[in-house]
Order: sequence, then structure tokens, then C-alpha cells
Amino acid sequence: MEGLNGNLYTDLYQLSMGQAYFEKNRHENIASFDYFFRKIPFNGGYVITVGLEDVIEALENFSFAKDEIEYLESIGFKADYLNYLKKLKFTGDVFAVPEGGVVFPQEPVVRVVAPMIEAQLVETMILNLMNYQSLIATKAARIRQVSNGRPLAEFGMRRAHGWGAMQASRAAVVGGFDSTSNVLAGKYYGIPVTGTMAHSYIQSHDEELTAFRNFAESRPDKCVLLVDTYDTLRSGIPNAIKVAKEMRERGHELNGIRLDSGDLAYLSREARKMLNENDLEDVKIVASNQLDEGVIKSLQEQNAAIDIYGVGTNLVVGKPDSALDGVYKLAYADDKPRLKISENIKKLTLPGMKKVHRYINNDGQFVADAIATLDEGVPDKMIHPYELDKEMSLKRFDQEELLTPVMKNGERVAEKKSLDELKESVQFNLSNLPDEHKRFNNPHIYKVGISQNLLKLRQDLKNEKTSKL
Ligand SMILES: Nc1ncnc2c1ncn2[C@@H]1O[C@H](COP(=O)(O)OP(=O)(O)OP(=O)(O)O)[C@@H](O)[C@H]1O
Ligand SMILES: O=P(O)(O)OC[C@H]1O[C@H](OP(=O)(O)OP(=O)(O)O)[C@H](O)[C@@H]1O
Ligand SMILES: O=C(O)c1cccnc1
Repeated sequence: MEGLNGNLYTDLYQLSMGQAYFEKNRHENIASFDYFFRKIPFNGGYVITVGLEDVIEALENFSFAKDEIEYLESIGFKADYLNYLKKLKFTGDVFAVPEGGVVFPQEPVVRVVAPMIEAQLVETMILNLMNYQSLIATKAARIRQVSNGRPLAEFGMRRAHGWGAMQASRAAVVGGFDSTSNVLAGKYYGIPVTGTMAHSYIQSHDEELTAFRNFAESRPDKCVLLVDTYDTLRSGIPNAIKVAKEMRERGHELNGIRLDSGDLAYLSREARKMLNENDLEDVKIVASNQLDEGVIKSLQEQNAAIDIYGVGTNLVVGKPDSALDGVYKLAYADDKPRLKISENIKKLTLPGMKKVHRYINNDGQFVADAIATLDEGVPDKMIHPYELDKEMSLKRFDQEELLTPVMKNGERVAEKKSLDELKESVQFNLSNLPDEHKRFNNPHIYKVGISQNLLKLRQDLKNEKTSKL
């Protein structure tokens, strides 16, 4: 979001480490960090990456204002360090999978190469921006996968986690939603805004019919009537039909009705029948009520007559997974690759500056991704990152590099894409991901491996570190 920058939008420890680097004059030595995640949410087979646009904007605006420096002084940071921070800008290079990419565990999604202090100070902000938005875009893409082309409206603002509602609306659209009820997101991001009416409006009238009439009179071209306040089949739909006929006499057409409780498959089929019997075939049926990809899939399988799905809570809180576990790990500093050792082999980091190659078969389908050291060629074989006896030959495939330059010397070099373009690229990328990785039950794990060079580097560094223990 505009106005957001990385200065104080960080954890205290980043600033503390910054001061310590500064005092040993190591702060301008080049470092490289990787942003990646370890586990795909929703028991799914892929993650859609979103948040990079905010990251670029924040890095471009990275500089400490006078009042921020004063605040840091008040919490004990030293004068020399603060003088340095006053002039600090982000001057580094960023390589990343463009927004809307389909990505998998362990592989770098963003690589930041910058003077140590800059790369360190922006960690928290990058994690904050990438993790939430990628989680929501992934959920949105899953919902889109099962909705059979039906329009999807995002209704989550009221249950989103605070201002995260703004990012949720954008991420939902990139992931495949068509509109939002969030008016500020509509204005800010240019997302189409859509909406119906609430129960309160109907309750506030003595008669449901009067409520419908007044609402229809007020915005006749955008009228969707909520039909479940009292009795959907006996009151809501008959009253909506009455109002639709009255509107027609005045030269308007009722846009739709909304179902928000009960058996949505049964009620939608009944509603469709009743509307059609009254020559109202074009009146759309909107459904809402704790929808998610599981419920929508089931509704589609039950031949529900739902034209538009409105999805709120489950989307914007990423239910049942409340976070994407993305991390930002140091891979290189002071001219050396760096490793974090762990008892758990899965948490051994991948040292050094790295690139990612995506291998593609003759049908344009994604086959596997290989993480390699920056200074090697295109690997023709990869090894499982932890089960080292598992290898895969990559000779037969075309490949492309996943991490592309997005910032050079602190300035944006990647073109800014429109939301429509991003939404299209998600669908394009997903169309190139084989179905077995997209199914909801036990999706096949997409293969991500490491090159022989990277494996050797990791093993050498590990041996070097453990021999000193
Ligand atoms: N035909 C259906 N198949 C599968 N799930 C459905 C179907 N119809 C509705 N649902 C989902 O089942 C859940 C129903 O929740 P619940 O039992 O609380 O009913 P409700 O209609 O909201 O009740 P209330 O009358 O309290 O509003 C919601 O998540 C809804 O989306
Ligand atoms: O179920 P969700 O996916 O989160 O979708 C949004 C929900 O928010 C509204 O309910 P709420 O009870 O807040 O207000 P209302 O009186 O307008 O129904 C709306 O009617 C939906 O049920
Ligand atoms: O417009 C709607 O129907 C709407 C908006 C927000 C939340 N629930 C429903």
C-alpha cells in the first residue's frame, strides 16, 4: 500500500543487529537473503506468490523520516548509527518470481542482494507482505478452481484481520476473484466493486416486501435482494418476484437474489424454478454463507443453480491455515556462502547465491524445479534436497529461470503489471501445472531438487561447521 515503507515496519531485533553491524563496520558488506516457504497450506499442491508489488514499493520508499529517527533515539539507539540511518536508502538488487507465479516449498521466491544492513532491516516487512498475500491468493485460486467459471465476489472485509482486508481484496483478485465488496480496495486498486444488501435493512422495515420495493427504487440497475430473512421459499423469493415484475413495468430488470442460509443447493434450484416460471430467467442467484473451496465444490457437484458465489471469512483468514510459513534466510555474507545448521535436515538452509530453473515438457507442462548455485550452468540432473539417494535426470526438458531481476541498485526494473494481467498469469501458470498437483485430495508433490554443485557446497559447509564443534 502506498505510504508504507520498511523503516519502522520491522522487528526491533533487525535494528539492533543493524547497529551491531554498523559498529563493526560490516554493515555495507554485501549479503544475500532468500525468501522461501516450507509447507504448502490447505494440504494443497501449489502456492500462488503475491506481495512483490508491495515489496518493491516499500523498498523504493525506504528511508527514515526525522520523527522515526527521534523515536529510535528515544528507545536507545546510538547517535552515530542514527546519523547513518538518516541517509540510508535501499540500494540493493532484488530477483524474484513475478507476482502470480506458481511456486513450491524450499525454492527461493525472492532473493535480496544488498549491503548487509539494508538486506537485514527489510526482512520483517518482506515476510509480512509476502506471506499473507500469497496465502490468500492461493486460497482464492483454489476457490476459482472449483467454481466452474462462476463469478466470485470477495465479501471478507468485516472478518479480515484489520487492514489486511486491503491486501486480501487484491490478493483474492489476483488469485481469481472477480470483484470485492471492499469499496476502498475498489478505488485504490481499481477492482470492480459489487454488493447486495444486508438483513438489517429488511429487518428495519415492518414488511419484507416494502424493504425490497424501497431498495429497488433506490438503485434499480444494481438491485440484488436478500431473500432469506424470514422464509426463503414462502416469503423472500415470492416477494422478490413481485418486485422484479414491478421493476419491469418501470423499464428495469432485477439483477439478482441472494441466498445466505439453509441448503444452498436445494434452495437455489427451487429459486431458479420459481424465477423461471415467472419469466425471470436472467435474474442471477448469488449464494453466500461460510463458503470455501470444499463447500463450493460440493454445491457444484449437487448441480446447485448458483450463478455467483460471495466468499468472505474463509478466504480472507485463509482457513484452516492461518499463515504461510515463509522465511527469509541468510545465504551469503562477507564474500562467503553461509549455512544454518539444524538437527532437522529439512531445516538446513541452502547456502550461497542461487537461481531456480523450471523444467518444462513438450506440452508446456511444468515438470520439476531445480535450485542451483548462481555460477553454474543449467543442471541436467537434480537431487532431492533431503533424500539424497533420489535423483532425477533433467536432460529431456526445456527450462526457464524463475527468479528475474525486479530491482537493480535500489530501483525498479520490472514492469508493473495490471491486476487483470496478474490474474491471467495465475490462470496461465496453473494451466501449465499438471492436474495431479492441483487435486485437493493428496495432491502429488511437485519435485523441487538441488543441483550437485549446491549439494556439494552445502555438505562442505556443513562439514566445516561441524568439525569445529
Ligand atoms: N447443499 C449444501 N451442501 C454442502 N454445504 C452446504 C450446502 N448448503 C449450505 N452449505 C454450507 O453448510 C454450512 C451451513 O451452516 P449452518 O448449518 O450454520 O446453516 P445456516 O443455514 O447458516 O444456519 P442458520 O439458519 O443458523 O443461518 C455453511 O457453510 C454453508 O455454506
Ligand atoms: O460467510 P462469509 O463467507 O464470511 O460471507 C460474508 C457474510 O457476511 C455477511 O453476514 P453478516 O452476518 O455479517 O451480515 P448480514 O446481516 O448482512 O448477513 C453476509 O451475509 C455473509 O453471510
Ligand atoms: O454485498 C453483500 O452481499 C455482502 C457484503 C459483505 C459481506 N457480506 C455480503
